[in-house]
Amino acid sequence: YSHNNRVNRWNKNVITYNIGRYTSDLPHSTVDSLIESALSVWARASTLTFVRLRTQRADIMVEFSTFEHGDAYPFDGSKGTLAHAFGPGEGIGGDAHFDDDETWTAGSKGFNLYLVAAHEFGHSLGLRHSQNPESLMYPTYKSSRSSHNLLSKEDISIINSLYGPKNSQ
Ligand SMILES: CC(C)C[C@H](CC(=O)NO)C(=O)N[C@H]1Cc2cn(c3ccccc23)CCCCCCNC1=O
Ligand SMILES: [Zn+2]
Ligand SMILES: [Zn+2]
Repeated sequence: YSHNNRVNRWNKNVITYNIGRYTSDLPHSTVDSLIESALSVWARASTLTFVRLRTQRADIMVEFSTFEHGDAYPFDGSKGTLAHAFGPGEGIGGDAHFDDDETWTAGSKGFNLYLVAAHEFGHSLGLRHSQNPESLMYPTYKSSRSSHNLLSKEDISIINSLYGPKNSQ
């Protein structure tokens, strides 16, 4: 669920992210590359670039946590809600939280972190849920999404409406 903010887009094209608490389901290096891949889904379809910070607070703080974790949206244990993210804005704006009571994987068992993160980062950039089951921003997890073209035409038109079409390189 994207907890909406007043602003609906970032007013810059270089967006920073920082991975705080990790899950113990996967090696840190695997989490790092799945998060980077999930962000590059949106980078490829927009004018946005993502820069990883390691020490300072970033626009998008990524963390794994369980139940009550410091915002008004406690997680619910295994299954149920898998993750949530906040729309663009200061502080908690843009942040993406993943329920560590899920089993996070890089493959088809448990819940695929790349697929879920790509959905959450859509919210971090200002997208809301879609009614189209083919869209990445559909509110229910689908393990069958093909990992090489995750975004529907609708997802792409919405990211373009927010940040302008991919500048022709
Ligand atoms: C899109 C996804 C990556 C993020 C969304 C949340 C979201 O929109 N974050 O931005 C999510 O977790 N959706 C639930 C929705 C949901 C499905 N069920 C639920 C049972 C209880 C509570 C929620 C659910 C039925 C049982 C299956 C439970 C496991 C899968 N869960 C889901 O698909
Ligand atoms: Zn969502
Ligand atoms: Zn949270």
